[in-house]
Parts: sequence; structure tokens; C-alpha cells
Amino acid sequence: MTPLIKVIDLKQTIGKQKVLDGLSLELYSGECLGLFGARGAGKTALLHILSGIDRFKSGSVEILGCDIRKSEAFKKQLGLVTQERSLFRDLKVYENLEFIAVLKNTGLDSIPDLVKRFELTDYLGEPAGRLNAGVYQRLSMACALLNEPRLLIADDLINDIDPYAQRLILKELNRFVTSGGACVWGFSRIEFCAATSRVGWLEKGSLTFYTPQEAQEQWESQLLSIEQQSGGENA
Ligand SMILES: Nc1ncnc2c1ncn2[C@@H]1O[C@H](COP(=O)(O)OP(=O)(O)OP(=O)(O)O)[C@@H](O)[C@H]1O
Repeated sequence: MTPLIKVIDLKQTIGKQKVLDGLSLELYSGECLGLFGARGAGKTALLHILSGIDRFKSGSVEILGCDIRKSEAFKKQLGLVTQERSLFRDLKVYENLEFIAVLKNTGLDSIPDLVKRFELTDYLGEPAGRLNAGVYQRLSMACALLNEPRLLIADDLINDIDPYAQRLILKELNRFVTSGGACVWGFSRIEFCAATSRVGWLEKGSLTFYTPQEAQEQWESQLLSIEQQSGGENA
């Protein structure tokens, strides 16, 4: 099976800081890779490279069979939910869906189904800038899926939103990957690992891969060793 993402020895610097230090990664259809790391670990830097937003220093990145330094064709099959709010705040919910569908050069046919699945019917006339955080993220994810992408890149998808919106988005994420899509989802909350199929732990510019269960255990063992160290220092 050909991977949807194939990254080899990727390096990135921001200013003088080495943010990604030779990491490699493969992602296959049906997978949801949780990109876990502390604040400032470089998750957004990696996700921006995978989405073709930022250039990178060295290494090779193939997305959906395209060398992304040579071709942008992969962007047609990409859905993106950014960390920063990126919808049109003065446009109403329906207008955002319509406008983004036009920008993506896709038809409007998928809008009614997305409105239903993300339970946006009651908000269609509201400007995006006035939505609460949970509904805003539901709309962000609906917009990301407008072009029926094969690959979804999401940064902080369900952070700081209400549990109902979290569940709804995770249900749709699960539907997306089980129907053959693939997702890379960046977050810094360990509990979100349980909603992924594999975890890439980003630390010091490198990725280590774990099952969700192993990531949780690794986290707990790190916490324990910090507690033991501080206990020893205070004794
Ligand atoms: N525009 C910038 N100028 C200077 N440094 C930057 C810039 N953008 C990112 N950095 C630095 O690069 C490193 C990686 O940042 P990045 O945003 O990728 O981390 P992150 O893991 O996504 O963090 P968070 O969980 O807070 O979103 C951090 O040390 C950050 O301070």
C-alpha cells in the first residue's frame, strides 16, 4: 500500500532555532495519527509543512504521491483545520460554506449533508465571528471536508471546546478515517491520544511512535519520575 504521507529526514529551522531535526514519517489510509507534544515542540511547524503552507529546510516530503517541492496538486485532496481561527468572521455560517466551496473549486452539493452531520442548521444565518468556540470548530471541520479530501490536517481540533462539540467532531473524524481517509491531528493534551490510532510524540525535533496506550504509559512514567525527582529534592 502506498503511504498518503511519506516524510524522510525532515529538518526545519525557525530563526536560529532547530525545530524539526531529521524526522521521518509514513501515514496510510485509515489512520489517524495523533501528533502529540508540549507547547512549542514544533507541531504547528510540522503541520504547516505537511499542508504546503511553509517551506522547509531539507529532507523530502511526499503527500498523496506528490513531491510537495515540485507540485501543489495534493492540495486539491487536502482538508485543513488550522490552530488560528481562519474562517471569514463577518460571513454567515452558510456564506462561509458557500464561499470556501467556491475557493476550493468544488460544487455546493456536499453542503446540506455537512450542515446536517455537524448540526449547523440552527446557526446558518449567524456570522462566524459570533459563534461559540464549539460551533465554530464544527463549522471549521465541515469546511475542511467540503472538497471530500483524502487527507485531513488538523491543529488543536477540539481544544477548549464543549464536550458535545468534541464528541460530534470526533465522531465525524472517525467516520472520515474509517471510510478510507487519513488524518494528522496535532495536540498537547495526553487524553486526546485515546481518540487516535497511533501517536507520534514530538520532542526535541524528533518523532517517536507509540500506540495510544503506550503514549499514556510513557506520559505517566515521565510524571512519576518528575514527582520522584522533586520528592528527592524536597527531602
Ligand atoms: N514566527 C515565529 N517566530 C519565532 N519563533 C517561532 C515562530 N513560530 C514558531 N516559533 C517557535 O518555533 C517553535 C515551534 O513552534 P510551534 O508553534 O510549531 O510549536 P507547537 O508544538 O505547535 O506549540 P503549541 O502547542 O503552543 O501550538 C517554538 O519554540 C516557537 O516559539
